[in-house]
Amino acid sequence: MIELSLANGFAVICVGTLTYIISMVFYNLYLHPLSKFPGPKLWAAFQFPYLQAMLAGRVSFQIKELHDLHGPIVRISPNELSIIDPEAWKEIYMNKEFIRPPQFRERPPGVEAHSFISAGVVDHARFRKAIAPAFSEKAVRLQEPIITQYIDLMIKKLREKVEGKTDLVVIDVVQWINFTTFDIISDLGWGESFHCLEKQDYHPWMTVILQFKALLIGMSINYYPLLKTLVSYITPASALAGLKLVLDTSEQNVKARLARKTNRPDMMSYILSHNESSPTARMTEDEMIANSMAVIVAGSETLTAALAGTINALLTHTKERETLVQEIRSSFKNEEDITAQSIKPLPYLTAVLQEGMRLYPPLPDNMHRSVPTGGAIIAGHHLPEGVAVGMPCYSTFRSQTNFSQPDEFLPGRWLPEHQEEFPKDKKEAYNPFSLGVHGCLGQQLAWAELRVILARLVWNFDIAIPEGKKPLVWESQKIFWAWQKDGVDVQLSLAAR
Ligand code: HEM
Repeated sequence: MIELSLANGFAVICVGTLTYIISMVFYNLYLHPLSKFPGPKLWAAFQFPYLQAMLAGRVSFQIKELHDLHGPIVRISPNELSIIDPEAWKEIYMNKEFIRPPQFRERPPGVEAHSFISAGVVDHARFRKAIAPAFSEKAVRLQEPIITQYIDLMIKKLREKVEGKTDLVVIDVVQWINFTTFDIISDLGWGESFHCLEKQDYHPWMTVILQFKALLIGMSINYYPLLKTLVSYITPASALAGLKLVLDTSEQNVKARLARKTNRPDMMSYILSHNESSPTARMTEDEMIANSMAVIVAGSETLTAALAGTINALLTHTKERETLVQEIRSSFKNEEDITAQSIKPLPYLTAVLQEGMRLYPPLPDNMHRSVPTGGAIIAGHHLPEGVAVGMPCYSTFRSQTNFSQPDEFLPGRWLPEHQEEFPKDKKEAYNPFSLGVHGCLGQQLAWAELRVILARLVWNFDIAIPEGKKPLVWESQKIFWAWQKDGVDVQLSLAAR
């Protein structure tokens, strides 16, 4: 009798679940407000194909294939569209009401304070007001001695590796740039660097925080509330040890910096001065910790990807490399003359970096946003509130509809004298820093570092693919929010003058 009712109960659950799944699939495919948009049926019916592609590190590439097949708007999950129409940049990202969908703005377990990533409209605006002055053009000019100190150290250490050596010297440029960008941003953020260049090693904080795949697994689970509850119950404390280290280190660094009474032009000085002048909009200590972590990750990994991707392209593009070398080495008398200001007007250097970030955008994936209350018109379509939209830099910058010869490394496209050779180029499609209220806060700093690091490397060294090694195909690497960066080996020798 009991067995029978258990069996009945099980059957009811199975039938109920099946009915729910069938109705959900039917609704998603035929009744959902996004059902008229093209895309693979499986992706439209279920969330898991998108998440599966994301966790396999291939979602940016798959979405590019979908855009090639279906056009500028593709449905990539039941509730989300991917858009590569340049018009959508302004429509989505210039509207401050478009914030990240809830699944993409979770705080780490145990963190109450919000950061740029997790905040709602009001807190986000307060954070921007407190931190934006720390990365303005004026601030970056004041910060230049701090930045230069680390670039000097990088060059010194690399020269020590090469000078007087008869053997060929090969370095992993990803590592060296990572050491430099992390040292710079940790000093500018916390007033204390990670000392990676001195130790020629990663700081434990970095090794934990760079596990973006783990972050994406956490985000994926957010789509399944039951699973999320279960995971939070069964996750042992030991699994969160890395996260604890990150949070503790961040807290200690913020507290140590606050205890040091100094007016050096780092981020904390600007936040403290904001707190003094706008006490009602002040940033709390916990918010400083959460936001400084976001700034340090955003201000290091992106730069490393942009520079390593560009250098990797230069290794296989001799003509472009030689043009760059010629521009850098003929524009200055001494290395000390290379500064963020003096180097700004060099057109080819900027064009090379722009082209590097077009082919290998540091944030290649869709930048997800929720359509706000009342809905919105995006790329000519009225979309209801609550659906998600996003532009993927990788697909947008590589699309035939937006760029001529989109897969070729051709820095000339960014120079006015070569415009007519690239008739299909829509420069308004290109926003590697995004734009608007959620656009990159560190653009001035980014351009200063990108230009000076690349120029000083080119000034000091000749670079080549190591003998006997095949060049890295950048796109063979996986993407977990950022490029996985397996390493770019470069043969280094002192610049032949
Ligand atoms: C080549 C270098 C860089 C690129 C390509 C880049 C790109 C971007 C992009 C595309 C976004 C928007 C992300 C989104 O909406 O999901 C962003 C946001 C952000 N970036 Fe950058 N970034 C770079 C360097 C930096 C640097 C050096 C800093 C250091 C201050 C920085 C700080 C930030 C912050 C704090 C945000 C969040 C802004 C907000 O949500 O209001 N970035 N960046």
